[in-house]
Amino acid sequence: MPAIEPISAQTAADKASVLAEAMPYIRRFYDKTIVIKYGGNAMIEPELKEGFARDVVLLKLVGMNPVVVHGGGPQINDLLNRVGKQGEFIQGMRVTDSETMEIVEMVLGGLVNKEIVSLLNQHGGRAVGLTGKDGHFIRAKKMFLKGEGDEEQIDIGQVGEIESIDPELVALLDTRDFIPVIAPIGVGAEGEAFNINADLVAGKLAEVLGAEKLILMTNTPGVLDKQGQLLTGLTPSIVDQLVAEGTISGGMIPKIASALEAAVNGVNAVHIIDGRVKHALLLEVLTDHGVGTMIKRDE
Ligand SMILES: Nc1ncnc2c1ncn2[C@@H]1O[C@H](COP(=O)(O)OP(=O)(O)O)[C@@H](O)[C@H]1O
Ligand SMILES: CC(=O)N[C@@H](CCC(=O)OP(=O)(O)O)C(=O)O
Repeated sequence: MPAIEPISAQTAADKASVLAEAMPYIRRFYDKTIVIKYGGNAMIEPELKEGFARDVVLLKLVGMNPVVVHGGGPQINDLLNRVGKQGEFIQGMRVTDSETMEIVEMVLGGLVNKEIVSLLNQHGGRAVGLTGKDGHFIRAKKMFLKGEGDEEQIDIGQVGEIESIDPELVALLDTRDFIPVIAPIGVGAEGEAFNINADLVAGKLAEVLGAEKLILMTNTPGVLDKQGQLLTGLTPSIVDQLVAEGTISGGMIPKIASALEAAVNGVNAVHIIDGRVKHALLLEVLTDHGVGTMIKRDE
């Protein structure tokens, strides 16, 4: 047994009250599905990654069904740079030629996915890694972006738009106490791979699983206004305005679009939170202190 360090009565009382605060949340979310998007920007520091893995396993141990969807944008950029290529993004989406697609599959389906699976398993979870190619559970078709004119379309290569997600495989893993860890790769009609933005996969998956919560973990405190102040609550009409005036840009565009869709389509609670804060996930799920931005339907 490790030696037990003495703590003051005050510290002990503080710790006990935090544990007691968690109780109603544990009861409320027992057996409920929580989809967690773990952004590539939030998975840079080893200590934070360990903390994330511990938090997810804890949620599973207290009876919730966490489902992890991960990104890996910066990790893809690193490997692209090593082969002498530069990552290029339009409206928050990576321009994906066939060589880039090979690297995307290697990084998302291989390196990043297996690292998260392994971390969760080291911390006592039973994690299983999947891409949309497994059981062909994420079907996709080529996505085009809207250009300036009404008719104009921008071709960004092998980027996918989600056609459907079959919830069966993930639900089956949940019922057998596994933690699904999903890389955002879809499969087309010919069996070809598509690169899909991870926020979009997380949002759609939350919808089809009938998830109670969708948590998007990123590298900002949440959605910020023009002055850089945190916006704690957002509705579709405010978001439209923020996008139109350019306050929301880059990677935040697909993130907020996915969050809104999920909120409108029945996911009760959708949050964008700061993955750089230690134990951000536990704070969000198990305490009274909501962190980040909550996205709600218009009243
Ligand atoms: N209004 C905004 N509030 C917060 N972040 C914003 C906003 N507009 C654009 N961003 C950018 O969006 C980024 C988050 O998206 P992204 O880089 O795709 O992260 P992730 O890898 O977590 O998906 C932030 O780091 C920030 O640079
Ligand atoms: C089409 C598209 O942009 N796909 C993303 C997929 C990874 C991702 O979404 O990663 P983050 O969550 O870390 O940003 C990409 O290639 O970067």
